[in-house]
Amino acid sequence: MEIVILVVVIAVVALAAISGLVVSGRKKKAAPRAGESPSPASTATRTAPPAEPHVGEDAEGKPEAPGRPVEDVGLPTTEAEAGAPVTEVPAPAEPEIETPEPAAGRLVRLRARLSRSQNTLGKGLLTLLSREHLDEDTWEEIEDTLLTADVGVGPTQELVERLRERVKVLGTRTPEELRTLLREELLTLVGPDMDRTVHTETKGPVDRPGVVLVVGVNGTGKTTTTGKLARVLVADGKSVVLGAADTFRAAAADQLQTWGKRVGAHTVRGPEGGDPASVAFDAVKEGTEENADVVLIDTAGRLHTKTGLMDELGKVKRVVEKQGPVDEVLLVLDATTGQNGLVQARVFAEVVDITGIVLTKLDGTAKGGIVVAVQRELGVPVKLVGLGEGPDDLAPFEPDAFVDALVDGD
Ligand SMILES: Nc1nc2c(ncn2[C@@H]2O[C@H](COP(=O)(O)OP(=O)(O)OP(=O)(O)O)[C@@H](O)[C@H]2O)c(=O)[nH]1
Repeated sequence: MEIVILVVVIAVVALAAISGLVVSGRKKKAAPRAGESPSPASTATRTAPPAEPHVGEDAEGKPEAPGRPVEDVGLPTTEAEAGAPVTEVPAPAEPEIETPEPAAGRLVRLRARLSRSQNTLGKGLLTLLSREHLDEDTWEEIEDTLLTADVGVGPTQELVERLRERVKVLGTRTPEELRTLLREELLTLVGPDMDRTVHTETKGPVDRPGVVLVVGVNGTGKTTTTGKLARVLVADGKSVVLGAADTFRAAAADQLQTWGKRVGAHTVRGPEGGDPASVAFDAVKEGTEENADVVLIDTAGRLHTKTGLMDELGKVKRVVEKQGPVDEVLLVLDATTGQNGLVQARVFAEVVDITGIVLTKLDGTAKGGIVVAVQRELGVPVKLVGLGEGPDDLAPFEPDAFVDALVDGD
């Protein structure tokens, strides 16, 4: 009996072993050989899941048949080729035209900035004048304060003389009286009656735009000022054409063009290194043809030789004047350069007839006295002041507001 059981067990084990081998052999047959890629048709019709690759198959199997290189694939290059509906690609958008704020309201907003930078002068003078005994030393300190603020020697002496006189007459002084006194004397020095209009209109009934030439040493803020002035004029409802006569730096012309685009003003420019006078001439010509109200011409201001500058600026002016007189020549000076600004002013005044001064970067100096000094030097009024880098930080110069900012600055 035991023998029978043993035989049965052996027979069952042998049977199981044989059937296991057969199944495994079948599986191996069904799996595709490595490197054999199934045809698309067979892939589509086949329902059984693809066989799992076995460990080591990659290394042992045949290398994969070379596929098509990337460049052979021939991807559709456009949507049209790909059969997709054609949609028009929008052209890059032109910068939106801005509406600059009117110049009239600006000084109020900017006054805080002005007074912040100027308070050293006003505060310093009031503190000194409030001393109980105004002895010689104190008057000398007052003088030094004015000189340090770039007021200039002549105007300083005049102011000190008048203050001494009036303080003597006044006798005892209250802070309010001193403030009024200082305010009046500073105002006299700044010149409340000078004509500070920027002449952007032609004189007489002529059919051409007003022409403004903007001159000054590079880096003083000339191009920026030209751009800001264009905004002021546009805000006043005027149409403007810009002339990029600083042809020595393509970047200067680009910068001006960017300013122009923001307010819809067209910029006339020439080739880099081209003749500045010819660009200026073309700008006035185009301005006339376009029926523009004002043409603003930004010039180059390299000061390395006076004769070079004279030749260039003189020529620009002469050439422009073939179409009519220039209505305004604005000299741009950087208020932070102090005495250096005065030297520049002198040189430019010898080259062209300056009719107005723009003092830039007044927000960056406590030396507001340069307003007085430069007007004295040239006998020409400060007409505009730059009070920051913002596009609308150019303000008409108003002596009252300026002196108020000097004296009342906190
Ligand atoms: N804080 C301050 N910065 C100013 C003012 N005006 C101009 N600037 C800055 O001064 C720098 C020089 O200005 P530009 O207009 O490029 O000077 P530019 O005289 O035309 O000189 P080039 O571009 O070299 O021809 C710029 O960074 C301006 O933003 C101002 O009123 N206040």
